[in-house]
Amino acid sequence: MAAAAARSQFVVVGGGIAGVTCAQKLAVEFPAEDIFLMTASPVIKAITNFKQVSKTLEEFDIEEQPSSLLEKQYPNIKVIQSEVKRLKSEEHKIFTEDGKEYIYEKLCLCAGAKPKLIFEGNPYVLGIRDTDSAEAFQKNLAQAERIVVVGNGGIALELVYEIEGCEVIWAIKDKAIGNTFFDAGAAEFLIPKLTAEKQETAIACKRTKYTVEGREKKERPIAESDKLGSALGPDWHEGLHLKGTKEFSHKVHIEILCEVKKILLQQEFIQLQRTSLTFPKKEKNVEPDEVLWPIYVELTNGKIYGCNFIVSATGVVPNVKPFLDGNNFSLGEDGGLKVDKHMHTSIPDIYAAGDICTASWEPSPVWHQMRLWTQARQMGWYAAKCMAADTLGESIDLDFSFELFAHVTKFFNYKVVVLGKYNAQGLGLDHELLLRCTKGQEYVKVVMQNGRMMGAVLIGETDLEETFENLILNQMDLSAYGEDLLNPNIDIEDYFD
Ligand SMILES: Cc1cc2nc3c(=O)[nH]c(=O)nc-3n(C[C@H](O)[C@H](O)[C@H](O)COP(=O)(O)OP(=O)(O)OC[C@H]3O[C@@H](n4cnc5c(N)ncnc54)[C@H](O)[C@@H]3O)c2cc1C
Ligand SMILES: NC(=O)C1=CN([C@@H]2O[C@H](COP(=O)(O)OP(=O)(O)OC[C@H]3O[C@@H](n4cnc5c(N)ncnc54)[C@H](OP(=O)(O)O)[C@@H]3O)[C@@H](O)[C@H]2O)C=CC1
Repeated sequence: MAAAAARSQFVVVGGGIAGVTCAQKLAVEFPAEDIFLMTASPVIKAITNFKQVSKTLEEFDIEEQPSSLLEKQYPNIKVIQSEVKRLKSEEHKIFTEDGKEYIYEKLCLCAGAKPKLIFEGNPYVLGIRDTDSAEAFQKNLAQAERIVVVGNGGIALELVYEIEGCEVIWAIKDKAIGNTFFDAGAAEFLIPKLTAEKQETAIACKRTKYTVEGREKKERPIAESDKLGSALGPDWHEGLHLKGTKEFSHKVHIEILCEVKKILLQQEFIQLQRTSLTFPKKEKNVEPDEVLWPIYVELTNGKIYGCNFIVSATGVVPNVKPFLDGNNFSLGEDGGLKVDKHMHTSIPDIYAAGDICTASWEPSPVWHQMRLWTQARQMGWYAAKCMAADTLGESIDLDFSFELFAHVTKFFNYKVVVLGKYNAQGLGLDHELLLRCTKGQEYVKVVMQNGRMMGAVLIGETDLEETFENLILNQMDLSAYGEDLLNPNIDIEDYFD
């Protein structure tokens, strides 16, 4: 006879930041209930040293921990380490890889996302998502002389700066680097850092910090390589030695306005060279190759580069397949589970948070979703609050953290703060930009619309984030200040605080 299904009022799927935060909050709200946290990975991600540094900017450390530690800290959380294979939402049932069944009253799906790889399945194309894929990347890099990085977002920006001793061909679709965070002006400000020798000391910066519990002690449980691990986060590369076989620091060549058309094996490349009369010419500033490479990348601009392997840093796709197949979830354009302003999916009693979901409520004019560590935490926490409110029949307002988009991070060893509609996203042509830039030191851009501040990019130690956060939140009419808003001789902080 099959074992009876275990029951819990609250089940959370996913041991990343969204799932763990959700389970923790539920455990505190309902101390008499068992909270089931199901995860495919043997380790969970936990936030430590959380600090609210301003109204919307937050600072915390991340630790990869054994699940036993979470159960010790929260005795009513039961971690079930088994991949969820199937959901039968009409029966409120979950089926795990180890053959067990679980019945939930309320379920929160926090299964994250996975890299959206170009040429998926090609063994020379690597993605970076979790600790295991990062370690696999490091191992390959240690043998490499040249790699091609494709993509222009967060991971690519971090990689091209961090990699040493290996030539990098960076292929981007856009005209300027870092399209997900910057405009061409900010990109121009950052570029010299790619050609300079790398500074040894990292700047102190208010940002989240990623640590792996026990990495130094070599105690971290090793996830099986086909298991779905949690996403890495800030400073993920700190513990890794990202070095190729050469002795130089940076050697980055950027190919703009192109994508990868084809990947050729060495044999295919040789064949192409023999047969093609119109064989594409090499880029002038790339050394003629004396060696044969394991793989060749043909770009849409006609150039071909040989390399050891390719990193596809081309975004993520929410983890909804295959375990949610057969349920009729409404999906967003990006493939995420659509959630309303109470983190409900389209199926009763099922909530979602973090990278797996697509925020589908009418957002504040200065907030948008981005798949980031901070939003995973905020959504996990708020989803638990919504589950609690629904259970207790209470009403709940959208959390304040969704009032303003705020992200603090570090690129090219600069502190970077992005606020609101920092790239004038969705503002059309009806906006103006104010700029202040001191080469090598700071880059400040604000986005104004009808005299109101709608967004800002702050690179360097500007100390302007709290003031600008307030100005965006209170939508004060700043028309009278004109360009003086960024006048370095005016102490703007005293003015507006
Ligand atoms: C290299 C890298 C660098 C990054 N850097 C930053 C940064 O500097 N700042 C920032 O804000 N964000 C950064 N991010 C993004 C950030 O890491 C993610 O947005 C965030 O971690 C998402 O959290 P999550 O809990 O939604 O998903 P995840 O962390 O992906 O967790 C998903 C969890 O679900 C589990 N799971 C998946 N499928 C199943 C299943 N079928 N059954 C059971 N369990 C399942 C997984 O094992 C995992 O535990 C980075 C991401 C990467 C990859
Ligand atoms: N410091 C931080 O805050 C960091 C955050 N992250 C987060 O981790 C997640 C994964 O990072 P990442 O993979 O860099 O994803 P991102 O979404 O940040 O960037 C993906 C990039 O790849 C481009 N792209 C998409 N498809 C193709 C294609 N077929 N060919 C060429 N380029 C393509 C995108 O262009 P387009 O936008 O035009 O589609 C975009 O420039 C993201 O959510 C990111 O925000 C990661 C690292 C650091």
